[in-house]
Amino acid sequence: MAVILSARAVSKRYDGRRGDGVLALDTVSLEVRQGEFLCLLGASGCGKSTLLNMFAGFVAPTGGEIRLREERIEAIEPRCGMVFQSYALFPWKTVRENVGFGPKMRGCGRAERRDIAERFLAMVGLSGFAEHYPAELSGGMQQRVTLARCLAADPEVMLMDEPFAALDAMTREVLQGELMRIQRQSGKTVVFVTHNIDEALVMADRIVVMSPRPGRIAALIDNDLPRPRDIEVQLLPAYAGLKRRVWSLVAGDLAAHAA
Ligand SMILES: Nc1ncnc2c1ncn2[C@@H]1O[C@H](COP(=O)(O)OP(=O)(O)OP(=O)(O)O)[C@@H](O)[C@H]1O
Repeated sequence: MAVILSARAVSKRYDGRRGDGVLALDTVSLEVRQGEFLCLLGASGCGKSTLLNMFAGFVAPTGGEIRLREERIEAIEPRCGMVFQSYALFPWKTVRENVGFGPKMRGCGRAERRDIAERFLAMVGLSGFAEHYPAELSGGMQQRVTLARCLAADPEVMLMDEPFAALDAMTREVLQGELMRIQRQSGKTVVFVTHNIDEALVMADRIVVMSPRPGRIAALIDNDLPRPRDIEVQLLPAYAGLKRRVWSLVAGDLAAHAA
């Protein structure tokens, strides 16, 4: 499978205000394959968000480089769309206007924006809510709008930073299923940050387990669990085996973080 995005020996040092800098990432190399669902998993502080923000061009590495195909990313990269945990919708715009924002920036006219918004709102199960404002929707619905807005902007890669972390467990499971279906249908490449092992096991094609201080890749795991990954898959012995393996990789870091 072709490589779409790569981190080549990237490091990131944040300078502390008291001269106590943090090495958030230490010479991390990673290749993201076109069309895959890749999860970055690890305890708090291991540099998952930093790496994701580098892929988006929000954060510049202090060493190494990030490439989208063969092009070096040196500024905010519109071909990499970001979905955050907080819904980050424009509160003064309707759902339709929020979803149509990317197409508007691309120069699409009103009728085309309307069509695009309708298509992606249908995809996330929100047909009929186009005239609502974000504040009139539940958290889960707002995150669906965010997903539709990201898809409507038609990025080559969707970068997702714990997008479901603020949702209740049931809504979270429903949206995980929706995202998997949409990703399969659209063929989009997804890089998804989580510290939830089950979320990574259910969603990912490959899991990058990261370790903190300094942030490094501890393991890169192929997730061969069968699809569709419905609730049944979590009852398989293979699921328990993989979960145990991933848990053993992150358990020490979690204990250190809790201490
Ligand atoms: N803007 C910043 N300035 C200074 N230090 C930072 C900054 N952003 C992150 N860090 C530090 O870099 C390290 C990695 O942070 P990062 O947010 O990338 O980790 P993470 O794995 O995404 O954590 P979490 O799961 O808690 O979000 C942490 O020690 C953090 O305190």
